[in-house]
Amino acid sequence: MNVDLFVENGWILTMDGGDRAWEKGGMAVRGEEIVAIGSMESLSHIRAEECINAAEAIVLPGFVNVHTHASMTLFRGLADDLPLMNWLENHIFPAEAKLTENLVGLGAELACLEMMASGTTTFCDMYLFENAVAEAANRAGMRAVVGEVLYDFPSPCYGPIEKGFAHVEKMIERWNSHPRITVALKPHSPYLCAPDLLQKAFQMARTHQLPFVIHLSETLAEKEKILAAYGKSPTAHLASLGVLSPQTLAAHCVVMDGEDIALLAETGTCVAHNPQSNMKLASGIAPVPAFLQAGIPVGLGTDGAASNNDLNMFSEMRTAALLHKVASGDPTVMDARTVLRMATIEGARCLGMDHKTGSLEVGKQADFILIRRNAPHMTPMYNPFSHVIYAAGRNDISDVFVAGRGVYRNRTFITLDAERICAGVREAARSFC
Ligand SMILES: CSC[C@H]1O[C@@H](n2cnc3c(O)ncnc32)[C@H](O)[C@@H]1O
Ligand SMILES: [Zn+2]
Repeated sequence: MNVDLFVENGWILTMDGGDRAWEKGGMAVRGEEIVAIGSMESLSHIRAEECINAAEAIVLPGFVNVHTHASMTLFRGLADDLPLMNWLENHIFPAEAKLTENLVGLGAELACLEMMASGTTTFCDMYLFENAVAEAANRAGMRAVVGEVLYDFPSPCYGPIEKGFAHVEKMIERWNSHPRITVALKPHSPYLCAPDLLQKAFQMARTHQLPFVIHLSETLAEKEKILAAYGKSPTAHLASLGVLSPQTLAAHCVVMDGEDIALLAETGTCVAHNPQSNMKLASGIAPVPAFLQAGIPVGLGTDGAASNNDLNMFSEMRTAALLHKVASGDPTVMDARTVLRMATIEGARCLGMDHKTGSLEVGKQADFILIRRNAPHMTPMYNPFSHVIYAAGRNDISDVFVAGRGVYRNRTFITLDAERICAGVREAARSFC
């Protein structure tokens, strides 16, 4: 069998339904797709243009970051140690008033550099001037689900909300047939979006079969606001509007009671868990073990770099694993395998992309990463799941492939000019302080 690329002798964790893994495994790629995977003995018939020696590496599907505001890398460290509303209203919104499409594109390029170098191959993003984010992701060679944020006040991008829907329609037309960029409908939250905006956005998502992504129940202040306005919890409010569904991805879901959890489960709604952002803004702890028990699909997200302050899925995974242990007093919750599934295949499921990415299987896109395992902090290795969650870090990533193309090889960026981008952001940052 002739192929373009053969990854040989790696410790392969497929993250597929059967959790198949090989200590000495191989994976063959032709074009964008995985065409064979298994033990090295089973792949002796493979003849490849290029071989990658993965003898000292763990081979994994690329991480799926299900909730980002990529261009907020521009505001990394601008305002720390504040609660959500104070942080947003007094620091972030004034800085965002100075944004242009070019600046959003630059911030997104910086985010792509950081995400690629830490093993993320797919991200789901909500922001202003989101076409610029889509273009940055495309230049980087990454996979992205992009969405212009919709809310009930004028946007610097499209103006009044009526124009927002026309803008999103144009985005859908523009990116519709792109192999790696998908558009989604992204109303900000129940507190910044009136019921008719939410229903119209959901209808559009339904018509085009696209994800519907929204911030939900992030803080107690949000819950009180929605209770006062509609007499329901934020989750019950969305349920009554008919916008909870398997297409719906709700970010945060921190302040949730048993009824809210039952509503998410009954409607098939997915959750984006952002533990570091929730901890930094002191929003609280999302009841993720209860979500999993109820059968709710949960993916992992970093949120923006202004509330985290990085886009590093390794630290997000380790935080998720540790936080829920200490919160529940039960060290068996959120074991390493469960957390790694959230960062890969479950994240892909939340984006409706599990037929394409999130696991290493024949017929899926070749979105994969190599984690080197020869450093002292990775030695010895009894269990690769344990090492990925509790020992490894982003500096252990050596190679990242998206759709069969190396976007980061031997710790070097292939698709973007890191020096130019970092210099551009340093210069741009002068106008925000
Ligand atoms: C999400 S893009 C639109 C808008 O949302 C702001 N934002 C960033 N992080 C959060 C968060 O955790 N909750 C709510 N809103 C957030 C962002 O700064 C943009 O203005
Ligand atoms: Zn967010």
